[in-house]
Amino acid sequence: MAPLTLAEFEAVARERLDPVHYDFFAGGAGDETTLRANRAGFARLALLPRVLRGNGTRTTATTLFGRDTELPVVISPTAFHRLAHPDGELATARAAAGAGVVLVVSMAATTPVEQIAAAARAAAPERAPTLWFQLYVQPDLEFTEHLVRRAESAGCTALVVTVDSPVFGRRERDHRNGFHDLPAGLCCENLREPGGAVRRIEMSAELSWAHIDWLRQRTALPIVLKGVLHPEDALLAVEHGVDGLLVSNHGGRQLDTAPATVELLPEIAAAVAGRLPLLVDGGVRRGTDVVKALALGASAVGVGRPVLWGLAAAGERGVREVLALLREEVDHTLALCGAASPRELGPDLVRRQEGVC
Ligand SMILES: Cc1cc2nc3c(=O)[nH]c(=O)nc-3n(C[C@H](O)[C@H](O)[C@H](O)COP(=O)(O)O)c2cc1C
Ligand SMILES: CC(C)CC(=O)C(=O)O
Repeated sequence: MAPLTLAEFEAVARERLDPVHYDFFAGGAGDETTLRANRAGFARLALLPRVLRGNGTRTTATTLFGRDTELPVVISPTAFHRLAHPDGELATARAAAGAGVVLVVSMAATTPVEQIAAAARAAAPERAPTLWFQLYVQPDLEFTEHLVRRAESAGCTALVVTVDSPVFGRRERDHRNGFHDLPAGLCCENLREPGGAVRRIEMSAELSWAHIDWLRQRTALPIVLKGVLHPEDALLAVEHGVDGLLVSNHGGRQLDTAPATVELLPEIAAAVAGRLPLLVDGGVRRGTDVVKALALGASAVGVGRPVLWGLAAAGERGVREVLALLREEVDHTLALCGAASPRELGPDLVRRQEGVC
């Protein structure tokens, strides 16, 4: 039977994947405390529904940076889709475009951004699919600028700059499994030099707000900072002229014991006070999770692993089904909460329940 939930997609994917690759996708840093906390954070929140709201006509659609999207869900950037399925990022892009959902292309994609964009356009020519590009600012700024130009030329409409990785997280499953490199034939195609050589992604603890200022001066695209967790950093982001925040702990893969993202959302929303749109990712597995995050101030949520599970289970069709399930669940939850659209959700619909997880 077809998987009925995102959790069931994970079970199917797990059966299909090489266990080493499953561990790379599923795993987190250290004791995986943050990985678990992301789910527990959502479980601790209850939804308090309104009744008799006449919300028979509903929409899950919204706008992000001036562009329409069918769902307040974006596909968070994840590396190495061709480890999950031979069609890799092309399959993900087609499914996202068909569903009218934003795909954030990882800088560590195993397919060049130009080909991903072409696949998305061909899959949904009528609706100009939305792609954003995720960037790890490289110490070689000339190369970083070259990547930004590639993303712009490919038609990406926002840059998602990941700032939670001054060093690489300690992923102990990968250490145990000896997984340090992509298998022969696969590489990070966006890091290919004009001459053909492929660079390695460099994490740099030298990065500072000056790099964000540098980037701000070099692109007109909206800049979304991914991995901001501290409310003071959210305020600095406003000062430095970024356009949005993706509140993220990298799916528990960077600093272990960082808090669950959904728990931080109210504090960050209070700090930015509507000056920037907020997105949040980490542990979103149900339509109810999406609705909780929106109620607490997010404009949209990101999903990482569930898309990889759909891709591993059944390629493009699997990703389509994962997105369709989320859409159905979001609509169903809106119906039961008495809301006609994501815009009608507010913090009054959420209660924190101590001791539940
Ligand atoms: C296998 C894997 C690869 C990832 N690769 C990237 C990446 O290349 N760039 C990035 O900014 N975040 C990356 N992330 C983090 C995701 O963008 C996202 O923050 C996280 O997966 C959200 O949590 P979730 O998987 O529980 O939905 C990766 C996550 C996973 C699981
Ligand atoms: C290859 C890595 C840079 C991708 C990543 O961010 C991750 O695995 O979490």
